[in-house]
This record gives sequence, C-alpha cells and structure tokens, in this order.
Amino acid sequence: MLIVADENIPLLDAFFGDIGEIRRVSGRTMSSDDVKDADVLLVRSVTRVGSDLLEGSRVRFVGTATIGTDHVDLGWLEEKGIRFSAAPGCNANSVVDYVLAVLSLYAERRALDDWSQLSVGIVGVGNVGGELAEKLFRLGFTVKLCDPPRADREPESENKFVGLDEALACDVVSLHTPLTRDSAYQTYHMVGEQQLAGMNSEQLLINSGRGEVIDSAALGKCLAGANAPLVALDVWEQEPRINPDLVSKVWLATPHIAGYSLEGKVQGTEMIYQAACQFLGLPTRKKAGQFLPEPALSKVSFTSAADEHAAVRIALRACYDPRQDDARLRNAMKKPSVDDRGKAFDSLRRDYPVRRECSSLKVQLKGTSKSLQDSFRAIGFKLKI
Ligand SMILES: NC(=O)c1ccc[n+]([C@@H]2O[C@H](COP(=O)([O-])OP(=O)(O)OC[C@H]3O[C@@H](n4cnc5c(N)ncnc54)[C@H](O)[C@@H]3O)[C@@H](O)[C@H]2O)c1
Ligand SMILES: O=C(O)[C@H](O)[C@H](O)COP(=O)(O)O
Repeated sequence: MLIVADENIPLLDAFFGDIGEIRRVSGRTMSSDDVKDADVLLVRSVTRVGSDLLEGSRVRFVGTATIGTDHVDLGWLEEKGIRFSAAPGCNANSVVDYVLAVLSLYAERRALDDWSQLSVGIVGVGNVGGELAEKLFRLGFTVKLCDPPRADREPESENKFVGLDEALACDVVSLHTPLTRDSAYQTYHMVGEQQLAGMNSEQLLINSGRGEVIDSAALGKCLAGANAPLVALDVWEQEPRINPDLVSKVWLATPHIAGYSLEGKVQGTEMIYQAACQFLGLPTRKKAGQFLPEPALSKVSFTSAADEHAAVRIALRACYDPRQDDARLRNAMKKPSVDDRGKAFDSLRRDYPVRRECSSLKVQLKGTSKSLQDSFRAIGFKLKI
C-alpha cells in the first residue's frame, strides 16, 4: 500500500510505518503525479484536494491532520466514494492558549490590573470558540457568543447567542469560524468595511480562524485611519504570499501557528491514523501520548503571588508568548520579493520550534489564594499546591 503524505505531518513513520510505504512530498506543491499511485493521501491545510489532484488516481482515503477543511472539495470526494476524515478539535487548546496570551498582552497594554474586566465577543462557538468561552467564563470575563448556525439549530438556547453586531461591540472580538463560501452562513469576508467601520481604537480584533473571513483590503484601509481597532492576525488572505503592508499595520502578526503546539500537531496525526485504520480494517495500537516527550519547561513556582493577575500572565507566557512569532514574521517580511516572502512564511511554519500547551505545565503554588488557584485551573495548568 502506498501512502502519500505531506512531509510536514509529524510522526508519519511512528503512526503509519507499519501500514504501508510512505512517500513524503511537499504539501504546498503536491501534484497529481505525486499521488496517482497512492492508496491513501494524508495532507495538512496547504494542499488543495479535489478533482485536479485526484482524478484518475487510486486514492481511496484522504485524511487531513487539521481542524479546517476549506482546502478539501468534500462534495467531490463524496461523489467519488473516497473516504475523508479531518481532525476536529486536535489543536483547539493550542489556539486557546494563543488567544489567552494575546488577551494578556492586550490587558497590559491597556494597563488593566484585572484582565477579566474585558468583554470578549466570540464569533464561531465550536471546538475552539467553545473551549475559549468555557475558560473565559471560569476566569470571570463577560463573554458574548455569536454562532448563527448553532442559534438556529438550538432554538431552546434562545438567550445564549447574540448577533454579529453585538459580538463586534465587545472590547475584544475573537474569530473562530470555518471559511465557507457557499452556505447560508457564509463567512468569506464576513468582517468587511461596514463591520470594521463600527469598531474603534479601544477594541481588539483577533483572527485565528481563516484569513479570508476578514476582507483584508478593507482592513488595510481601516488601519490607515485614526480610530481603527488594534488587530492581532494569525491567519491571512493569500497565504503564504501575504501582504507585508498589512503585517506592518497590525499589532500582532503571526504566521498561522496558533494551532502549532506539539500536542495539537501530534493529535492531528493520531486522529487521521485512527480514521485510516478504521477504513482499512486495522487495529489502532498507537496513541499520541506515547510520542509526547516531557516538556523542557515543566514547572513554574509562585510563593504568595502579591499580584495575582500578573502571576497568571507570567505563567501563560512562560508557555507561549506570541511576540516571538510576531518578531520572526516581521523579519521574514523584510525579504525583497513576493516569492521570497512566501518561502519565508512557509519556512517559519515548517521549522516551528517545539511549543507545549499550558496543560503540559505544572504550576507550583504556595501560600496563594483560592481564587488564584481557580484562575490557573481555568486556563488548564496542572497545579501542585
Ligand atoms: N490558526 C490556526 O492555527 C487554526 C487552528 C485550528 C483551527 N483553525 C480554524 O478555526 C476554525 C474553527 O475551528 P473549530 O475547531 O472551532 O471548528 P468547529 O467546526 O468546531 O466550530 C466552528 C463554529 O463556527 C460556527 N459558524 C459557522 N458559520 C458561522 C458564521 N457565519 N458566524 C458565526 N459562527 C459560524 C459553526 O456553527 C461552529 O459552531 C477552523 O475551521 C479552522 O479554519 C485555525
Ligand atoms: O485547521 C487547522 O487545524 C489549523 O489551521 C492548522 O494549524 C493548519 O496547519 P497547517 O495545515 O497549515 O500546517
């Protein structure tokens, strides 16, 4: 059996080595020639999967080790009887760590001692947005949830959801929808000129869903004005050839790595391994946990944290600080040509340093209050008291 796989999928040999021969190819440039003899195709989000790639091939199973599926022509696969599986939720905790770290920096920028004074509008309340909401509720934030598909599906939860306008009026707005172009709830350019015009310089807009959910031309114009919101973008239109001018205008710019924790990536591989085994009628013998090493930073200690809010922010950013990724991306954007900048964007992602989730860090607390302990737990840290 031939398995053609994106070379950036971690632990291919460990999970798939005894199932078939593995051919690694570049996900970004994968061609129909690369896959024509394959039985199984394993991708991440940078490979467009549909008739152009697969017509005439032997592929019977396609797995994407990602949450998003906008790169896959699901209708065509179904029509051709090709089994498909994604990895829902695999890196949700990683994205939530990213958003919380951004929030902590924003609270400092606004000189807020207590970050939970901020209201947060979450647009798209699925695996990522739902996990974020849960953590923010536990931390005491005011949270507004916007998810029209769920609001329509769950009429009993009448007061649970708000409209987009109400979510966009919060201090912080975080986008977590899939990219869709042909549904009643289309998200392509969902945040455009009109929505941005309603925001102001006291607000923060975060996008770690898909770049095309924001109209970046409208965003560029808005950011040239005096009353624009602060913006943190992890995802961009036209990746990897993103607009350097937009990078220079946003507050935090990262190269689509919000979901790039080691846990998130390995769980993505594990989930498509499980689905492939089920399709092939094979037993599943391997688990992500077998392959996750002890984190290099496994413990931080606080003895009587005088400033409890600062303690939470310190621990959070000991795990993940988006400013390092921001600096790397800004540096990559100094390359003179579009091609070189695109390559640099992809290199930052391919050579991404090992990053562990907050849940991998043990926080040792001595003489600290119950409310501080609750905050650490809400974020997902393990506690030693
Ligand atoms: N930056 C990253 O590294 C990264 C990592 C993981 C996922 N993502 C992106 O985030 C997206 C969301 O991930 P998820 O795991 O929460 O997906 P999910 O499918 O679990 O949830 C998405 C939610 O968005 C809602 N939604 C759909 N259309 C909407 C609309 N028009 N307005 C408001 N809500 C709408 C859906 O009803 C659903 O509840 C993924 O599709 C992916 O594109 C990015
Ligand atoms: O959809 C996802 O899971 C994320 O966007 C994921 O982190 C994308 O990573 P990539 O496939 O581009 O490596």
